[in-house]
Amino acid sequence: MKKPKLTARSAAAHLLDRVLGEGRLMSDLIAGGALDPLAPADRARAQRLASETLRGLARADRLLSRHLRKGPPLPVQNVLRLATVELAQGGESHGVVNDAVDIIGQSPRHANLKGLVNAVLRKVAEEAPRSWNDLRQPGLPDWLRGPLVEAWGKGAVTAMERAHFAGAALDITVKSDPQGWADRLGATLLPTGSLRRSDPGQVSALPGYAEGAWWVQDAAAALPVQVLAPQPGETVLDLCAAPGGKTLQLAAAGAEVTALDLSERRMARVAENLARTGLEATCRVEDARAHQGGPYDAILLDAPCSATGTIRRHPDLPHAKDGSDFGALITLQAEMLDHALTLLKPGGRLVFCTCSLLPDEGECQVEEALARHPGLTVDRAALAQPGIDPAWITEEGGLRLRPDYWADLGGMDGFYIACLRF
Ligand SMILES: C[S@@+](CC[C@H](N)C(=O)[O-])C[C@H]1O[C@@H](n2cnc3c(N)ncnc32)[C@H](O)[C@@H]1O
Repeated sequence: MKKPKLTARSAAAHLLDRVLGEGRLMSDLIAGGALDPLAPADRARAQRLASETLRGLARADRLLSRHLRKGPPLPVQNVLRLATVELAQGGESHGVVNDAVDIIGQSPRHANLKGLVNAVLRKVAEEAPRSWNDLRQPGLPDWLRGPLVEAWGKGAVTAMERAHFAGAALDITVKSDPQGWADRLGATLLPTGSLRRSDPGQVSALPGYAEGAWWVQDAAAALPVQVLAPQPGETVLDLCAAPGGKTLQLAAAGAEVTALDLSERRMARVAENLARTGLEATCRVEDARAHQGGPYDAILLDAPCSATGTIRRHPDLPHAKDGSDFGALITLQAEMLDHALTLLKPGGRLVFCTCSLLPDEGECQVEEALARHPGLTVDRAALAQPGIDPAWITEEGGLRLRPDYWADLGGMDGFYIACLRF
């Protein structure tokens, strides 16, 4: 039998099937080769289509429910959702509807639903563009909304949901000459020194990518290294380094970097990124809790976490996860922090950060570390960096970043950052 043709749209539909059907993360599916048969431009398009559909899922389901008496099987529902979001966003209706019908027609199990898909999408094509913006803003699932409302209040969480729905621009960290690269890339220079380009396009085709003049990194994710302020020649340990955005910043600052990560596959990405940018670091595949090198002048601990601060960029996360693994992550973060503190030179500093919106993975970790380690202090002065709003500084002396901050500039990832010293 002829293999169905993989297109950006059919690949996007498969991604949705696995995120929504199997609870898989899109980044894992892509790293596992899900988009490899596509050309680079189609890979970027498939990922964008799947992400947009996940952001608009609740609205798409609302519109579709008006024309479906009972829910079709998940793969059919996903093709309908994908097409609905494209139509709502001004996609050319003939092409969108025909492609959706073709995808279903190529599925032996669902080809009999071609007529239904065609009929439903013709109605949606008329309705979606005009009613889309009147539909309720999609919200977070209860398992995550509850703890966030408890931490930040209802109004803040609604603002975060607005930021999640709006998605994220392409943020870039440059090795040098930020204003020059902003001009060349048609990007804005943000107050903290990152560049922001509203149209992500195909990243690898942008000027400066191949020669390694810059790398993709959310503006919030660039701040932990600014807070650590690595100096030329200092020994710096980057625990949990992969895929390496912060390793590149440390190396670009002239530090002698040891970059470590548990995952061999993810560590290969660090090596690729170092090679592309012509920067240097000693790379190790190791459990952060077992590392015995040093002592180091400075340590960056970008600990594994719920990643709930990155939902603007990873709209699959609330659908693929349910919070059940967060307790184990919180324990792991505390173990890593305790071990990392033993690797510091006297007078050295450690930046602890997580891309999480949950205080248990940020503010509480630091409060508890201070209670466990007599003499440990929080270095508030380290937070005095360009573009950092003093209102973001927390009671215990860390920095709380949220997706609803910088609303007029297009938001930022959620992060928690604190600089600790004995
Ligand atoms: C938040 S990511 C790091 C992002 C990275 N710092 C960057 O800026 O690109 C967390 C990393 O922790 C790694 N990790 C998880 N458990 C680990 C452990 N026990 N020891 C070392 N690394 C671990 C994961 O493989 C993952 O790459």
